[in-house]
Amino acid sequence: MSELVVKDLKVVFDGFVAVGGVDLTVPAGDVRFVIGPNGAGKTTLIDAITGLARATGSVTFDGQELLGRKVHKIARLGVGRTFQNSTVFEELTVLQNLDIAAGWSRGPFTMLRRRSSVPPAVQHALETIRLTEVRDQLAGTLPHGQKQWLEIGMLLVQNARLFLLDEPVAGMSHEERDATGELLGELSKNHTVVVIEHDMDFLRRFARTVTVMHAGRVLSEGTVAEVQADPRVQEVYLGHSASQEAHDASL
Ligand SMILES: Nc1ncnc2c1ncn2[C@@H]1O[C@H](COP(=O)(O)OP(=O)(O)OP(=O)(O)O)[C@@H](O)[C@H]1O
Repeated sequence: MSELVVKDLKVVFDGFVAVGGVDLTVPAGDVRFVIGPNGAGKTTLIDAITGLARATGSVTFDGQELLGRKVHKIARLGVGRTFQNSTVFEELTVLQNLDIAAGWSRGPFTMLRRRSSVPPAVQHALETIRLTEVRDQLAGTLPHGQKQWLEIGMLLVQNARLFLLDEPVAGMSHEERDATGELLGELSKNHTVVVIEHDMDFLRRFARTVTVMHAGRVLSEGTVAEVQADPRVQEVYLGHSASQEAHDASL
């Protein structure tokens, strides 16, 4: 398990400062929620960590500098992310999606054949993401929640050690949210987990620590109780009282 350390991270788009000097340390095994009003810079922060947005400053994971490396190199260093929209291959089964993610090159015929034996790493991922029963189902037919879990499973078989999850429970049912929260807890036993989320009820139940971003900067950080009690956080959310997130937050 490894630590994520972000120092003085800046991302500027055509003169607009989306992330303006963020310092952030997420210890190994943490379940860190990153919250903040729309446009606070949360997704851009993850884009910078994963190499999708050009940034200055420093981002280290497990002691290795990530800034300046290409996206696939960062992924190989154990940094995995999910997007708000699912990126699974809908026309392939759950198992085939995991196989591809694991980099199995068995050729098209073996890949598409139903198999009786499943590699241990893939089996472990299937169990962790609770999709063993539907492993031969086409991914496109899965409910939204299960597609998100499949994405997490794909990161597991790629040996990701840092999980950066962008609004994983958006659009999920209550049951799916609960199961996802439990999954985050399980993941954190062996991985470091960062979750961008707007769902404050989900945060209260499953966050271990919270970072609040506002206007490209870290506004507050601590346990759920600590950030809830922070007057600066209350001000930012009350300042956006028209939005659903502020209503949900009641911070
Ligand atoms: N490629 C880009 N070019 C220009 N501006 C961008 C780009 N990507 C993001 N931004 C701007 O940077 C700011 C931060 O966006 P970002 O998506 O990181 O916010 P966020 O906190 O994730 O918001 P949300 O909760 O709405 O997803 C926003 O004002 C956004 O319009």
